Amino acid sequence: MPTGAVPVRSLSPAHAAELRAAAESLLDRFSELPTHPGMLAELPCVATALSESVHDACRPVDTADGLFVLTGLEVDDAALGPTPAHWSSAGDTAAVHDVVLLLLSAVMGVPLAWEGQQEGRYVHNIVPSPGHEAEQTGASSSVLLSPHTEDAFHPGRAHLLLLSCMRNPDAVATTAASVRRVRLSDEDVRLLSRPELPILPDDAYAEAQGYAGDPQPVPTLWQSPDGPTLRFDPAYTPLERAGAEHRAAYARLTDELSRVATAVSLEPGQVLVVDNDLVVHGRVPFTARYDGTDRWLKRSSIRVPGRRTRPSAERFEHGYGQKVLEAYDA
Ligand SMILES: O=C(O)CCC(=O)C(=O)O
Ligand SMILES: [Fe+2]
Repeated sequence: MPTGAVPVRSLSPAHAAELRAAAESLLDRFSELPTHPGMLAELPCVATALSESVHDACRPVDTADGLFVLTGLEVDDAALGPTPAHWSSAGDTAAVHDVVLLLLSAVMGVPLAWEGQQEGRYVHNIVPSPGHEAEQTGASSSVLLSPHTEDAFHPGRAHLLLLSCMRNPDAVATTAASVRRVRLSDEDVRLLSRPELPILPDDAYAEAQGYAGDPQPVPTLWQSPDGPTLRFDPAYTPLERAGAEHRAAYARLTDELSRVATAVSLEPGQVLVVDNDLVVHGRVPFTARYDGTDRWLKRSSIRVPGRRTRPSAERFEHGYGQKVLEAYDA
C-alpha cells in the first residue's frame, strides 16, 4: 500500500499554541468539562476568532485524495496519562485535546454526535479494548478494520471525519481510499448507483441494531453535483441479498478501493481529515498492549452546512431510529 502520498498541511508552533490557549481558556471558563453545553455553544465564536492561518489549514479537502493530514499540534505524552482501556473509562482525560479538536471541527463545520454512541459525546476516544479485539469497530485490534464510510447506515452521517492522534507507538496505519481514484466501467457505476441493498447499523450502535423498521436499500455510488461520492460498508451490507451481477460489481469496487488505498500511520500531534463522502477508511490489524501505552486516537464528526453530496432521497430514511445531535445551532 503506498504511503507518503498524503497531502500534509502544517500548523506552526505559534498556531498550535494559539489553539491550545483557546482550548484552555474555554475549559477554564466551563469547569474543565469538554462536554459542557455552555462550552459547546461558545465554539463557533472562538473558532471564528482563530487566526487566518488556522482557517486556511482547515479549508475544504481540495484534491481527489479526499483527505489531508494536519500536523504540528502539541501533545505532551507524559501529561496524557495512561491510555484508557475502554472509551467509557476515558471520561474527560486529555480534555484539552478534545477541545482543540472541537475548535478545528468548528472551523470546518458543525461537530455532530450520536445519542446512541459513547454517551452522546462530540469527541470519541478510539482505543483497543479487551474483549473487542475482533469486532468491526474502533475498539478492535487483531483484525483488519475493513474500509468503510463512517456511520454509513445513517442519512445524517458526517461529511468530515477527524482522527487526532494522542499516541501510536507501533505506527499502526489507518487506511484510506478515495472513490475519485477508482476506475470502474460505466455498467458497474450504473449498477452500484441503484438502491439495491441496505447498510445496517454497526456494532457501535446496539440500540439501532434492534430497530423494528425495515432496512431501506441505498445506492453505493452517487454522482453528486460536485463529483462522484460513495456510501460503502461491506461488513454491514447483506450482500447475499443482491443478484450475482450486483455482487460482482460490488466486488470490483472493493478491489479498486484496495488498489488505490493509502496507509497513514498517524503520529502524536497529527490529525487525519477524511472526507466521508469521497473516502472509505479502515485500519490494519495490530496487537494491543493493554499496559497503558496503547494507541489512542480522538475522533470528531462534522456536518458541513450547504453541502450537495447526498441524494435527496436520503431525507426519507429512518436512520434506524438513531438521532444525530449538533454541538450548536449553525
Ligand atoms: O483506528 C483507526 O485508525 C480508524 C478507526 C475508525 O474506523 C474510526 O475511528 O472511525
Ligand atoms: Fe471508522
